Amino acid sequence: MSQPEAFGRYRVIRRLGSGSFATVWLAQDDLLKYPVAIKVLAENWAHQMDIQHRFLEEARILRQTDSTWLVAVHDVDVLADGRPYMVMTYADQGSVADLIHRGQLPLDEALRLLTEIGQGITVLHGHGTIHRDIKPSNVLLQSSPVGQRVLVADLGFAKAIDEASGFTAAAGTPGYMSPEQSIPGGDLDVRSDVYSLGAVAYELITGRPPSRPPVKVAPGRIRPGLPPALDELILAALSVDRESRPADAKTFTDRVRAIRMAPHLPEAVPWWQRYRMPWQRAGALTAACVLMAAAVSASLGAPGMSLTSVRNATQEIRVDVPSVWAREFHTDHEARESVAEAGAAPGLLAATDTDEWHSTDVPAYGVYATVVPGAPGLSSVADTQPCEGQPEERAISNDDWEGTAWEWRECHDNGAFTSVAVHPPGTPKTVYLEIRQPDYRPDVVDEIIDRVELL
Ligand SMILES: Nc1ncnc2c1ncn2[C@@H]1O[C@H](COP(=O)(O)OP(=O)(O)OP(=O)(O)O)[C@@H](O)[C@H]1O
Repeated sequence: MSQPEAFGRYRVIRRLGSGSFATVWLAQDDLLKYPVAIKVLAENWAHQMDIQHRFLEEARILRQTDSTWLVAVHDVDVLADGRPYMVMTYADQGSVADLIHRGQLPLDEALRLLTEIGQGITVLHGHGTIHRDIKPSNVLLQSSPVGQRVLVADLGFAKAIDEASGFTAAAGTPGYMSPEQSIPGGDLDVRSDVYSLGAVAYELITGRPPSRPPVKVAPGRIRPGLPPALDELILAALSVDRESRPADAKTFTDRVRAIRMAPHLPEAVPWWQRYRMPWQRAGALTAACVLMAAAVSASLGAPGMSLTSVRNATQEIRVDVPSVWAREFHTDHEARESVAEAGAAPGLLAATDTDEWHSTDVPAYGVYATVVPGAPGLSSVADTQPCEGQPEERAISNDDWEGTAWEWRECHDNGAFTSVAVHPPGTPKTVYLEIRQPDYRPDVVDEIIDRVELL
């Protein structure tokens, strides 16, 4: 196929590859000075209405879900010859399939990728869509100035959950698709994707896809020393009987996350690095316009643990957050209800998962900071009830701050939660902080408090 010069305002650079229905090109948006990937429906399919409909449906789902974990579609258009095309985020680091072919992944890295893929599929399920073709080559990788992120792609077979319960044509990729997907007319639900997640998990961990169902060889037999819970989870996801699989992508992903966070993960990296996000999301980059975020070299809690300094102009506060947790930023995150009632303005949040920050049922690690004007009683500012049980109360007193910390060493099995209310001696301004960490480390809490600055 000859290389076109441009699609609309996008100047074509080179062909990235072709699939069964489309060719994907790398192009440059000269206006925004940014590379994009452009997927153009193949000529022989362009006039088939059902294929054209499916192509546009893929673009619509990706546009509507607009998720960090899924390839984003920025635009669609139609060429003069009737071929539709979609303009997507360019994934410049190949696919998870390429990564697997390069050699065995460290277990923690495999579980990180799996968690992120699971989060992408969870978004799709929340949107009412079944992917139906999850496999390593459909999970792309994009670099950012600070690392790499997963983008679930290729929704060419995706189907609305409502429609999938009726007659469904056989579709998917052998080795990754669930047994029910290979039966024409089989009715599908989100558990078909759970099967494929199990197959991707198997390959990420062992380097090879599972056998045809029923899968009998546990990943731990190929890669000895895996946590038994991981073997159990993957074999459960690959069950022929879908009743035995985790109920949906979220259930599967939560279990992967719990395994990854368990204290004795083989080949474990230090506790604070286990949550290392080797990239920061696009959101973090956007937020950089509003926040001054800079890496600070410091040995906090553990040698080599670096900090990211975040500053919120409106809140007039600066906080240093372990870089491993400073994955997403918000400058105006609503305070917890009881804290807002005490007069706290929306605050600064830098965490692994900002959406789930207020839910202590979900693991999220990072720091929340806000300011309460005046000098209200400290216990009325702090949230002293986010977790079950009585917190340990301890006084904070140093040259810059005095106040109290309320600490739960284990909050709903999701790590430690610390609620802090402090003020600079003699100043009628209270700083309220929440610090969530995977393990209880009072030294890390103290360092974070020490480094807070009112600007
Ligand atoms: N957003 C993107 N950024 C970079 N490369 C991409 C992007 N989307 C697709 N590609 C690459 O383009 C090629 C074709 O992708 P496409 O989705 O059309 O088909 P496929 O997944 O390879 O095959 P099939 O659709 O038959 O399963 C693949 O090599 C894919 O990795």
